[in-house]
Amino acid sequence: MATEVGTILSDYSYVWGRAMCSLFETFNHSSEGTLIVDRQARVVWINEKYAAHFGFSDPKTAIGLDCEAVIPNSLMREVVETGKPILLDILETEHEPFIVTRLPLKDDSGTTIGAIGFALFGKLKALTPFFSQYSRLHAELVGTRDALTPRRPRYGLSDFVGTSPASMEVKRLARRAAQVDFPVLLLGETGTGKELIAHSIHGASARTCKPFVAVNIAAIPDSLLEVELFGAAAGAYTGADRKGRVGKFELASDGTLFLDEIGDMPLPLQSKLLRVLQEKEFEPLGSNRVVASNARIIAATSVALAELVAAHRFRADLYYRLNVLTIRTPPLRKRAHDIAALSDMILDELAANHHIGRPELSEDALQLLREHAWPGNVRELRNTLERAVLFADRQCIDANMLAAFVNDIDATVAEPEFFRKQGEACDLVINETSYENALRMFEKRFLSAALRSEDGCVSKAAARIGIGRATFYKKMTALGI
Ligand SMILES: Nc1ncnc2c1ncn2[C@@H]1O[C@H](COP(=O)(O)OP(=O)(O)OP(=O)(O)O)[C@@H](O)[C@H]1O
Repeated sequence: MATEVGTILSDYSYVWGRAMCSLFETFNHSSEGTLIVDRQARVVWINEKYAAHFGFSDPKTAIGLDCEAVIPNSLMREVVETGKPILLDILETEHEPFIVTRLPLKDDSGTTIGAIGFALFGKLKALTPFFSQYSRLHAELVGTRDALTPRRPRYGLSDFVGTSPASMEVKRLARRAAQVDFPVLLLGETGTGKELIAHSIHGASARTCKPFVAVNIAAIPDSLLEVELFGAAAGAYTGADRKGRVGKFELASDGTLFLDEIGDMPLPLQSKLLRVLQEKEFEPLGSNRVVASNARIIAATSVALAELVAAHRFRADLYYRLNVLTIRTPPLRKRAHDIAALSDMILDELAANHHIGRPELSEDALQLLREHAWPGNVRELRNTLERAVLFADRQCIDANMLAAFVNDIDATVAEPEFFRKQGEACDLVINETSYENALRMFEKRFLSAALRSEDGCVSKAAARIGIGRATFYKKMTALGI
């Protein structure tokens, strides 16, 4: 029997003929319909099922008619005229759409003598799970690509402006940190460039082509932090996203994870972080899956971590693990020498971003900037210059013009003094600004003063005035502190 089949299948033209027949029989039998047209696109053959679908109870009554008279929207004429197949298409019909394929019919010399069409599939709804699965996977792919795109480092070391000895030391240590693969601890007040340095270290390191992922721990409520960092299995928590979530540790794998305001990390999570640093793996919330993470940690804080350790609010073993390579970003008031270069850089950027002529600062304006305390450091300097540039209608900004923008943050927290100090300025505010602006100004002064009173430490400043640190951060961003 096997030899018989083998003999038959060795006959080349027989096999070809059989294949053609089987192909036609299978399509004709299993599909929703078959149609054959001649060189003029007139129907020469149609099966019963397909004819019935278009209202011809007897298929013979459709023979000889133009294909479009039988099947509105038919493209069989195009196939006959071009001799080219339309392998996959959707044919809209009065009842339901069909997935169709249309092939030219050729004679032995290769001349197109007609066309044959099959309606392969009619129940498009049955394909919905397939399409939604495809769409979901596609959306996930796009989302992941988007999520990874901005994770490239935004800054390089040359973006860290400053030639004061303190700034040069920061750059030297950052270069050193880029050459090794240990954790880095960045210490410094808010706005002193810790994130900029973290980006630069990553950008100059061997991990530069891998993701850079930043998390501001102080800005995320404690209850969401574990999921944010370590991810969660589907249905593991009752948040809006029940589908499960990939955590930042996994996203940063092989790259760099920048943990800003590490001092705000709750103690239970500190243990989990320590374990990742030691064992290079972790379990997402509610999952038995062990995820490997080789992310390099760069942590930053504006609080004195050693004090938190002494107060048992930060694990000593984690502190020692993180404190391998420490870089201190100095406050702006301690490197007044850098203010001219920083202001130059900021004014260049402002001119380019706002499409205005490059503003200049007079010498007395620069002196004013050098004498200011800058509780919000470089971020605050940028914001002050931006407002001065946008409000001043002259190319050269002098100390007089600048004073209005610098002074409005020159307040202390002591209440009676605050009001007494503002006594003369009050009229000025009422004359020149709206109620809303005045409130903003007050809020900005108040938060800046709180920050300054706590040496630029956001957590302490927030605690001192009785608001959450996440709220404090939001307000800082909104008010440009
Ligand atoms: N030395 C510097 N040269 C140029 N730009 C700087 C410098 N230091 C800070 N900046 C700029 O100041 C702004 C704040 O810097 P960055 O976010 O890095 O500070 P940070 O210390 O991480 O602040 P926070 O603790 O509030 O997160 C950014 O726009 C940054 O580019």
